[in-house]
Amino acid sequence: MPDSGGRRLLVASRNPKKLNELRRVLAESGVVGIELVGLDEVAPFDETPETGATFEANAVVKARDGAAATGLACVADDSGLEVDALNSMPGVLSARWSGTHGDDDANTTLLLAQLADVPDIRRGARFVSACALVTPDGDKIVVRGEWTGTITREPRGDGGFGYDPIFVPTGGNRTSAELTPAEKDAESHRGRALRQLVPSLAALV
Ligand SMILES: O=P(O)(O)OP(=O)(O)OP(=O)(O)OC[C@H]1O[C@@H](n2cnc3c(O)ncnc32)[C@H](O)[C@@H]1O
Ligand SMILES: [Mg+2]
Repeated sequence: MPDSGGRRLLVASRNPKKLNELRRVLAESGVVGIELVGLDEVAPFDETPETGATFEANAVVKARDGAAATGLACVADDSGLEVDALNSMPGVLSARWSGTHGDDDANTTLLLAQLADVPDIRRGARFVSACALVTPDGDKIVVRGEWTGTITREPRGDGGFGYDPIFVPTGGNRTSAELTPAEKDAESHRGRALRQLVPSLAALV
C-alpha cells in the first residue's frame, strides 16, 4: 500500500520505553491527523551507528535514515545525561556508559560509583534531548530540551527508564522514576524538545 504522503509519521527508536514516551508526548500534543508508526511497523533497514559528537548530530542521522528508508516523515530523539562533576559525561555515551548498550542497571551502578566521593552540593546534572524531524523532501528541523536536577546516592522508583531512578529534578524530592508518566512528560527534556516540533508537525498534515 502506498503511504499517504505527509500524514504518517515514523517514530524512530529502538528503545521501547523511550519510544513509548515519544509516542505519548506526540499523541498528547494536540496534533490531529497524524498516524504514528513505530519501527516495528515498517520493513527493517540499515541504521548508521550513533557516533556523532553531539545529540543533535545523532538525532539527525536517525531521522534521516528513517525517512530515507520509508519515504515517511520521521522523528528521532538522541538523548542522555550530562553530569557536572564528570565534565558533562556520559553525554552522547549515556546508553553504553558501562560498556553494554542499554544496560540501565549497569549504567546507573557505574555512575553512582564514580560519584561516590562527590558531595551533595556538586551532584548537579541535566538530561538533554535533541529531537530531529526529517520530511520525505529532506527538510529537517532539530530542537533541544533540557531538564536539570541532581544525582542521588541510591536508585529509587521504577517508572521511566535509563538513569531516571538516580535523577531528582530541580524543585522536587522524587526521582524521575517516581513521577507519573504525565508528570515526567510535562517537565522532561524529551517533552520540552518534542513540543517545539508541534508547529512543524501540524504543517505536515
Ligand atoms: O537510539 P535509540 O534507538 O532511540 O535508543 P537509545 O536507548 O540507544 O537512546 P540514545 O542513543 O538516545 O541514548 C539515550 C540514553 O540516555 C539515557 N536517557 C535518555 N533519556 C532518558 C530519560 O528520559 N530518562 C532516563 N534516562 C534517559 C538512557 O540511558 C538512554 O539509553
Ligand atoms: Mg541509541
